Amino acid sequence: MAGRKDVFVGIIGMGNMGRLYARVIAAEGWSVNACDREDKFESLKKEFAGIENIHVYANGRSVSRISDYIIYAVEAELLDTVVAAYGPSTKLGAIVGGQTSCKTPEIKAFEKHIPPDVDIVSCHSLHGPTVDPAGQPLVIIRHRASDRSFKLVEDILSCFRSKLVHLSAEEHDRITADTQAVTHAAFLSMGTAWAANNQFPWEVTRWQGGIENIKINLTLRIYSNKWHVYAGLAILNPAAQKQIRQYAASATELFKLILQGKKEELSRRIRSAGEFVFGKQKDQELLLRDDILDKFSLSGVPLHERKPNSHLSLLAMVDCWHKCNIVPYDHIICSTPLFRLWLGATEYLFRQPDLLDDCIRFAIEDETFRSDDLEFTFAARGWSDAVSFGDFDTYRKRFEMPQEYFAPRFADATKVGNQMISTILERTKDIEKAKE
Ligand SMILES: NC(=O)C1=CN([C@@H]2O[C@H](COP(=O)(O)OP(=O)(O)OC[C@H]3O[C@@H](n4cnc5c(N)ncnc54)[C@H](OP(=O)(O)O)[C@@H]3O)[C@@H](O)[C@H]2O)C=CC1
Ligand SMILES: O=C(O)C(=O)Cc1ccc(O)cc1
Repeated sequence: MAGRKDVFVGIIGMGNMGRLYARVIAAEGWSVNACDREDKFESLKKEFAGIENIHVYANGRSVSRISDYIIYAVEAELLDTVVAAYGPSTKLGAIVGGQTSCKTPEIKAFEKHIPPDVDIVSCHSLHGPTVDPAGQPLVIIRHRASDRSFKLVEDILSCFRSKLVHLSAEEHDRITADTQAVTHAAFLSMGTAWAANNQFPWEVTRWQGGIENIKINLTLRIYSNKWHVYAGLAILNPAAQKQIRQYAASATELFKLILQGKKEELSRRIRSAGEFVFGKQKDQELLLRDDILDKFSLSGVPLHERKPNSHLSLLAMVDCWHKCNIVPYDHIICSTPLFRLWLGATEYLFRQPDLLDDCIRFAIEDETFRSDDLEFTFAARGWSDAVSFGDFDTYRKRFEMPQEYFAPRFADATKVGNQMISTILERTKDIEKAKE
């Protein structure tokens, strides 16, 4: 009987995710055939020399000819071109899949370029390359596959010990537009605004402690990743554009109410959004508490020294969910750690009435945050435009400026961010267990 070593898993694209996949799959005893661009052949060969079960090839054609399950882990923007180049060489009867974050164009590329005798089972790990995959959601899309092929893919992917979530490509894209894309828009906008104001937020007393830790660490985490990851999942997913546009509209409209001093209207709008999103959570424990949040400080300021904040980014998020008819709790099963942490931050504000009262009062009566909120509103609209224009190069330029600005703090933020992510995983597990 054929053993794991006789099953060849091809990885095309040995970047951050491809490497994670190659290492974990090979460590479980499957044989991995890997490649990146041809010009990286020699260096990749050297890097993986002597690593058991990983064989490096010059290009995707060679990998496709000899592999039983081929995973494309390349930039979403390039996927169609790469599949067009190597897909026709896929081994007879093999299976292909991809790791890109938006599945409709990926499946379209496979249907266009892959021979009809090849099955299609795609996947998407809902976490970044530095996160432990155990317990995180891993979406599997059975697009066109025999039972045997599907079972083989499930067997191979079970090595991540992730939570397998079975969805169609359309379901996947609808959910990730609601969760990932709009969450990233919020963090990207915060980073752009801080950089535009020339502020390292952890050094400014206005932003210290509590949920500020979530905002700051996760913003840095996103900017430490590659721009194309966020560009791909926002630009290529048409549903994402609508949510991101609404996020910018929510930020703008709420900011106008603040400027006009319309406290009643602001309060009514925010509270009805809060009721829509959190109304059914009244008996549930909060995802994040002060003792948990305080473990993750980049600034170290204690709770009693904190100042209130207008929290426009959080108010706009909940307003946006309300306007788009999204109940974020419905998507927990298919969510990234960043989304769960962001939901935890909104919940922390909206489900503690004194905090929300303070926030609304402070937004209207105190001008401390006005110029920050102005920059934030500009930034949110700028990101929405960049996504709507669909231009990858503009997106890249917008991304690279704050990236450069924050780069010196990426190492610290990654460390703290990883701890945050394991904490939120434990918290969601505890809360799920308590519900059983
Ligand atoms: N990073 C993340 O957090 C996550 C990313 N994803 C998705 O996974 C995919 C990979 O992401 P990630 O690993 O982060 O990105 P990387 O940029 O790190 O990796 C992509 C790799 O593919 C290479 N590549 C490009 N063209 C070819 C080709 N013709 N043949 C072989 N290799 C090629 C790239 O080379 P070069 O750099 O020279 O172009 C690069 O090394 C993306 O679609 C991304 O959206 C999914 C989940 C999480
Ligand atoms: O958790 C997040 O949102 C990240 O930033 C990492 C990430 C990026 C792209 C994906 O498709 C999945 C996860």
